[in-house]
Amino acid sequence: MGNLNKEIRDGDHPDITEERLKSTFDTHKMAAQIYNSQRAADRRNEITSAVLKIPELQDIKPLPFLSREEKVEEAARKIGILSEHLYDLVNVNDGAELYHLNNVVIGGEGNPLALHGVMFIPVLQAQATDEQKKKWLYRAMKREIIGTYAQTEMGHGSNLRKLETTATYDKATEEFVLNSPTTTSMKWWPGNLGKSTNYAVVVATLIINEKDYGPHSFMVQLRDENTHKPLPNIEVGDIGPKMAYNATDNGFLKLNHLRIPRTNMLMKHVKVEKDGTYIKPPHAKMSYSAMVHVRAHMNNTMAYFLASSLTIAVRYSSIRRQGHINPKEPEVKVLEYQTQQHRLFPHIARAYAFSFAGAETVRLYEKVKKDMESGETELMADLHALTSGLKSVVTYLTMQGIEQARQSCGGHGYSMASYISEIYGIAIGGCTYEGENMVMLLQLARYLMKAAKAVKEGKKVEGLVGYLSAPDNRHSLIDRTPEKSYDTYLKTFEHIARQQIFRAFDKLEKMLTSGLPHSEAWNKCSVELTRASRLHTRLFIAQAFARRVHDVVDFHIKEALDDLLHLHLNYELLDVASYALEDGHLCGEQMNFIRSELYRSLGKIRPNAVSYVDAWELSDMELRSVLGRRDGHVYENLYKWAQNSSLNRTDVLPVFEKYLKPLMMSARKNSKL
Ligand SMILES: CCCCCCCCCC/C=C\CCCCCC(=O)SCCNC(=O)CCNC(=O)[C@H](O)C(C)(C)COP(=O)(O)OP(=O)(O)OC[C@H]1O[C@@H](n2cnc3c(N)ncnc32)[C@H](O)[C@@H]1OP(=O)(O)O
Ligand SMILES: Cc1cc2nc3c(=O)[nH]c(=O)nc-3n(C[C@H](O)[C@H](O)[C@H](O)COP(=O)(O)OP(=O)(O)OC[C@H]3O[C@@H](n4cnc5c(N)ncnc54)[C@H](O)[C@@H]3O)c2cc1C
Repeated sequence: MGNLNKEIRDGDHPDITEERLKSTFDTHKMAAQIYNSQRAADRRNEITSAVLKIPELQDIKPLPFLSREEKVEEAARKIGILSEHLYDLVNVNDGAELYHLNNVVIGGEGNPLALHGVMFIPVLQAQATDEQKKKWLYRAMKREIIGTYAQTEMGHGSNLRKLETTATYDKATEEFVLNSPTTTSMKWWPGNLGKSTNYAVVVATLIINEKDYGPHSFMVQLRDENTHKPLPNIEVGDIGPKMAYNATDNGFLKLNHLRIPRTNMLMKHVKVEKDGTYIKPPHAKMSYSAMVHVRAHMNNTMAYFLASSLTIAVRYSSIRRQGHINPKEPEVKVLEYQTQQHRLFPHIARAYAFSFAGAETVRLYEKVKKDMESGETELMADLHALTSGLKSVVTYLTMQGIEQARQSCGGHGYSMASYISEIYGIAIGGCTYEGENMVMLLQLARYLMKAAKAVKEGKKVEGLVGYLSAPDNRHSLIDRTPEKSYDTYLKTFEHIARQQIFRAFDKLEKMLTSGLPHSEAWNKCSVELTRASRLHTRLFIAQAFARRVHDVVDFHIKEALDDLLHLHLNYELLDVASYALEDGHLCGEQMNFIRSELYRSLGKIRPNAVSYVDAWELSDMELRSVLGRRDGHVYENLYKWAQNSSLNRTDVLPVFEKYLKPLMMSARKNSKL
């Protein structure tokens, strides 16, 4: 039998090989769990190997040494070369293969086609009529045109009903007049809007006969297809550097009474007829489909960002030696410290959990998307509730995990050589885009409050909120039953979420009966409401993890996932235990049990730590991290990496003659006086 950890190679750092030899499971079989099939895991590696054989697709130098202009150019250069090889490298109809190709070749900092693939094409697929698809979608898929999704404005992002860009129907000419009447009405933020795209789906407030019909989607050509010059009545540009994600030209757009044909409104579900008659869609929020598309996929992208940072941190922690546990023995790998394990391992478990919850979410999304094709909208509310909660909780916990990974690398974590700070900057954008986290938690809370009301009225609720009408134990059975079952943990999570949902509900009801208007009462309860949403979502994540472990057949993989799940349940429960202590559902003795199970779990995970992160099969090319190198040879490569610094081109910088020398000379002169 070969090595179970598939990353072992001759010449690797002995400390990292030692870790890999301890693996109790086949890392490539584990990759099949993470990427949802063995075939998908194989394809990732095949794509990476093929890319490595194409010299023009390699980074010209480490990305942190590029200026913003060079980053934009480098991403565009690679997109050009990728287009030539695309059909040889991937199945272009497979989103996961395309996403992987992007991560390996270009990375997370963006590229000119980022929003084209993530939102422009999906919005046309979901909202364009067949005729419109012929006109734009097929051209977009062949990349004859490049588009984006332009919704957010300088003054409004969260509250779509107050978008100031107007699309006023002119019956006489059968046109819409698109206008940005104020500075704050300018579109501001859309990815690739600034310089790359020549088309955009613009979301504007529809006005017919002076009546406001709310946000609707319109196809707008922004630039000449040959010269790329902005068309008349259009002002467009880049919004400037951001915290990260700087290979992407997030942009602004000002429309000055721009006229577009009536047929440029995306009309698959909603219509404006020639005479201005408005025909409602089957569901009022069908036009929000592009946002739901991204939200549904964000769990997996966040899991990927988190796993990338942890791969870097755990590999580095296995070659970094500092200090002693036993003073008579050599310095230990920092991974031996319990604090280091506690800092990293629970986040490894979360990365797996997000990936499993993500797979379930994408399945539901695909079903709803198919239903919507035929006008069936029953599950839209469930999907909106689920994706709103998950996008908020998963992005927030990912942020925490990446920052812990950075700190766990000590000083070198702060260097861009770790690349963790870039991953952090890219990932935390997710807390804001596709709906600011608080706003989306409050969307889920609306759904939860409706369910709570139904239960209070004696109705049975099912599905994602079914546990609200299920029987509850007054006291948790954790450590109270002979058999060790995850059910006792999941029931405790259910209890906590249920209690908080009803606490928020009762508070809201009390305020409403005291006569407070609904929106004011809602605002006064909103912290409690967001707590309810978080607890409900964390329950879902834990359940999704347990469902996956339950379904795994391979004994060694099941055992390894079982260890991670055990860690996850104990760690997460400790994190929210105050809710269960408050009403005596858990007692001090049970808390001690949970804590000792957590510490035991850390020890159990330790031998497999490197293998759990290796199983994500993230190549050096896609990690772009000196600390996270597969071979563990960090130090000599840190030194090589620093040679790229433009400050090292000469021994003496011009600033010496200009500023430092006069400063020192004058100081010396003064001290002689
Ligand atoms: C393999 C594929 C790869 C995919 C990869 C993904 C990669 C991700 C990484 C990419 C990296 C970078 C890309 C970055 C992209 C970022 C793009 C953007 O940010 S686009 C802009 C996003 N903007 C927002 O998200 C705005 C947030 N605001 C809203 O969504 C809405 O304003 C609101 C939902 C908060 C409120 O809407 P409003 O119309 O005002 O709602 P009402 O109050 O009238 O009604 C509430 C009512 O409607 C229901 N609702 C709302 N939305 C939906 C929905 N989508 N589906 C179903 N139902 C919905 C809601 O539940 C309420 O129902 P009630 O019954 O009344 O409670
Ligand atoms: C990297 C990145 C990429 C983006 N890409 C795109 C894109 O391609 N296309 C596009 O159209 N947009 C894009 N956006 C914009 C993004 O979708 C919005 O910034 C986001 O939806 C948040 O809206 P906002 O900026 O209006 O925040 P605001 O709503 O102004 O948020 C400010 C604060 O107000 C709070 N708040 C607002 N409303 C409420 C409420 N009702 N209840 C309680 N609290 C509230 C928020 O919680 C937050 O704390 C992008 C943004 C980023 C950062």
